[in-house]
Amino acid sequence: MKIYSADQIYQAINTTIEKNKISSNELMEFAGIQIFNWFHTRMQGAQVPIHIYCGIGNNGGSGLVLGRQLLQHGYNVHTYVVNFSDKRTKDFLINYDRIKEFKVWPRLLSSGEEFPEMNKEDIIVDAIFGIGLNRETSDWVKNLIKYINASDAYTVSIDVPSGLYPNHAPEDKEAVIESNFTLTGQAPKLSFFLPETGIYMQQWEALNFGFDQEYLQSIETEVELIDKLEILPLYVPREKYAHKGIYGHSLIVGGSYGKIGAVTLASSACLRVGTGLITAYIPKCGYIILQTSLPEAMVICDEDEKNITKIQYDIEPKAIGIGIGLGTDAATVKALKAFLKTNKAPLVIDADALNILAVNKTLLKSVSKGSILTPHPKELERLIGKWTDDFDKLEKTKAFSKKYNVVVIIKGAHTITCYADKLYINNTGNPGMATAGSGDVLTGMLTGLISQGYDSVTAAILGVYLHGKAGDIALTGLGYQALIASDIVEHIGDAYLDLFKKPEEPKEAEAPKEEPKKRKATQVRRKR
Ligand SMILES: NC(=O)C1=CN([C@@H]2O[C@H](COP(=O)(O)OP(=O)(O)OC[C@H]3O[C@@H](n4cnc5c(N)ncnc54)[C@H](OP(=O)(O)O)[C@@H]3O)[C@@H](O)[C@H]2O)[C@H](O)CC1
Ligand SMILES: [K+]
Repeated sequence: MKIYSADQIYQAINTTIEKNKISSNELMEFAGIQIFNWFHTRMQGAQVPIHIYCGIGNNGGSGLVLGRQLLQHGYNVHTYVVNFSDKRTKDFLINYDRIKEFKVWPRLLSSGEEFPEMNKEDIIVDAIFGIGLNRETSDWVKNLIKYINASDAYTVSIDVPSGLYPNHAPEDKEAVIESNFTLTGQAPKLSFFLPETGIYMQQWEALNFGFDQEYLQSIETEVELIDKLEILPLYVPREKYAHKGIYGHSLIVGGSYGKIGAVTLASSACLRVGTGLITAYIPKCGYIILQTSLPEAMVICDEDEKNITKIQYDIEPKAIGIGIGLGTDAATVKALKAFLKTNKAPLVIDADALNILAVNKTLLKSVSKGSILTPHPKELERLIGKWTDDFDKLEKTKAFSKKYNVVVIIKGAHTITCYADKLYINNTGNPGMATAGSGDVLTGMLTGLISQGYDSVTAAILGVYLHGKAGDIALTGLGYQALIASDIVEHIGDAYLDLFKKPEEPKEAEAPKEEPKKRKATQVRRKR
């Protein structure tokens, strides 16, 4: 799914208006009706008080359309205009006049006003700011946002939780609406998936706001949300007359005394993801362990008992996973330096190999073409330096990826694969996977996918997806706390099989039973 920038959304709105010869208010009406339908399907006439907070722009305008539709269908609606600026957009004004036909005028809230009474059982609609927020809000608006959050009432945000910027983190972390459900226009926004901004929302759903589909499909977006639909075209099925040679020989280089398990996890994950052959390059102390725990893996040992001191082998690996459990012993650093100077095979560089690169940045130039780096945020900071916020982190990572021509996988709740100017946001995985060895498993899977012939960007997107999906399937019957890295390995096969499961038919929302009588404007009385 394409994730559009604010400018692209505005462009889509203008294109839709020009191309379909409609007014922006007709577009806003259409969007407002989609939002109304979402409520109506779920509320079916329930008289729960609904408090709609409308900004003075088009986010607010959409809120007023919703308010009028709800009033028309007999809902218990209170609308407020959050008067944070004396400007008014044209479409706001049109809908402000139209809702006044109901004699229930929106209450104007300005600084110093008493905030409306609300109960925790009420419903709040946040239509204060959408993607147009472009500067810090004044204190009284911040207080209103904090007041809304403190109400604990179920809060639905239109388009984005108010207080979130499209391209940087909020200055005041308290002054953002905590949204239970965000109804966003056409597609989710980048802020929904970043650690600093995704925390303000629980669920989101993209509604069709009527933007021109042809235009939306035609534009290249920098960011893409990756789910099963995007993965299916990337997966290459196996031919019938296959033999292990065509699925490549993977090499996993890592381990040190007491950390051999990392290599076992990576090697088994590499096999499970489908590599043809696998060799583990480890210090001598791991020989018996590996040969016993993973008979499918071949082993080459370093001459040293406890650490990797010289990386030398007589095989031709198609891909090499390096760094897991490696340690940063001086001899290991020396070995990695020498290895990088001569190696040509694509690498998956993880854990201590990343930390060694971070301390010896000149080595980055010798990283082979088509390599993937898999830092968690701390390791990333050692590589690219400090960032001001998650958006800046992505800018710096893109620059790093371009400078060294490497794929960078930023691990996190929504793992992001970055290559040059493209960002692929993963949508599988769960908090149970923040467990020892989960990264080792991913390294093994990425290595095994490159060995099978996937290019490094595809291997990264597919590997991250399968890793998360395996973790999601493993979760059933385990729960977050009990999930361990080996469970992820065991469910890699299920993640592949899940690719071909028919997605459950989305439950058709039942049409509301009795259509509450449409009341004429004059019938709705202003609440005493
Ligand atoms: N037909 C359509 O246009 C549709 C629009 N949709 C919804 O519209 C919003 C985007 O609307 P927009 O009016 O561009 O912006 P917002 O409503 O998000 O913000 C209101 C304006 O407020 C000003 N602003 C921004 N930050 C502040 C601040 N901190 N303090 C005061 N004022 C602020 C800014 O205008 P300026 O000229 O003052 O800069 C904003 O424009 C979108 O999110 C959708 O919800 C629908 O998609 C339907 C179709
Ligand atoms: K909003």
